Amino acid sequence: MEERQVEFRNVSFRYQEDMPWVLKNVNFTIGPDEWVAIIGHNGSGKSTIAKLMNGLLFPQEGEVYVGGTKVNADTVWDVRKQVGMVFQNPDNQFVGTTVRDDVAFGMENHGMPRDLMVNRIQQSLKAVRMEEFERHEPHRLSGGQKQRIAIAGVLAVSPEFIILDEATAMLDPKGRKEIMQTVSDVQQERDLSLITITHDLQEVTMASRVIVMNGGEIWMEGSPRDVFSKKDHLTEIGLDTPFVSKMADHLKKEGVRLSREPLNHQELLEDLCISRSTM
Ligand SMILES: Nc1ncnc2c1ncn2[C@@H]1O[C@H](COP(=O)(O)OP(=O)(O)OP(=O)(O)O)[C@@H](O)[C@H]1O
Repeated sequence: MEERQVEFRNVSFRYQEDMPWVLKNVNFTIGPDEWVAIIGHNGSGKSTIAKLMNGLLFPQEGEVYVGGTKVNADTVWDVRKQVGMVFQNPDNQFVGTTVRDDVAFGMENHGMPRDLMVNRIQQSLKAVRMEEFERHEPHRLSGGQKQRIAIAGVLAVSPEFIILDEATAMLDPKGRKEIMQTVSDVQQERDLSLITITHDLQEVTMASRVIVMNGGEIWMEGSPRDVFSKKDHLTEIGLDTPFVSKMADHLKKEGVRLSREPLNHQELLEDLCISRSTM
């Protein structure tokens, strides 16, 4: 098995024996350097997948492997070193009185030596462009800055996989954009695999692959372009498509020829220019 991957093998999960299954026979693999977005309606099982990935939960059926190691009670601490998680509400993720303490918290939990920690704190804060905030009090920061600190704390442990579970949901559009740009830069610089759980369709277009969940099962899977071009399949389960994708549909109905499913305004504009120049 590939060392640097997360694999779900026939995974089924329910929170209690007398409750319905929340995940049903889920299979997927996330490889090195991939950016996978998991989307789906409320309650479709996305956060449960995230929690199974870093051993906050264990499956009743099937297996979860992280970096070739089966996730169970014996391996969970090792697994958590490899899989960092950032949640929706940054305020719930702060424990220290300074930014520095917060970034150090995960490393302390994993028993890292102190001299290594000092370096890592600085490197991680630099990666999220917050180095000048090291001595600040976390509760005085903006929502976007707090999320960056949470990401720095995860980076400091040097994971191979980072899961962002609706990590931008509480931010304004500018804050979202900044966080996603930071995450995208960090992913490329550090060769990480990224898993983003989101309802933000613009965020989804940044991923290399999308997994669509429906009722605890994988409904469809593919590149953002593939997934968003199958609009009927998405609307069947009540999911929306990005604005630019809808716009493209209207234009096609008006007879405008487009060469591909556009993922952003730039791509749509390029196609429109080509189509105009060939008229
Ligand atoms: N701790 C829990 N105990 C019992 N049931 C739970 C628990 N957490 C989640 N569930 C149930 O499991 C199902 C899947 O929840 P999950 O949080 O994985 O969905 P989600 O796709 O992340 O939803 P959302 O988009 O609303 O965050 C839901 O029906 C939810 O009610």
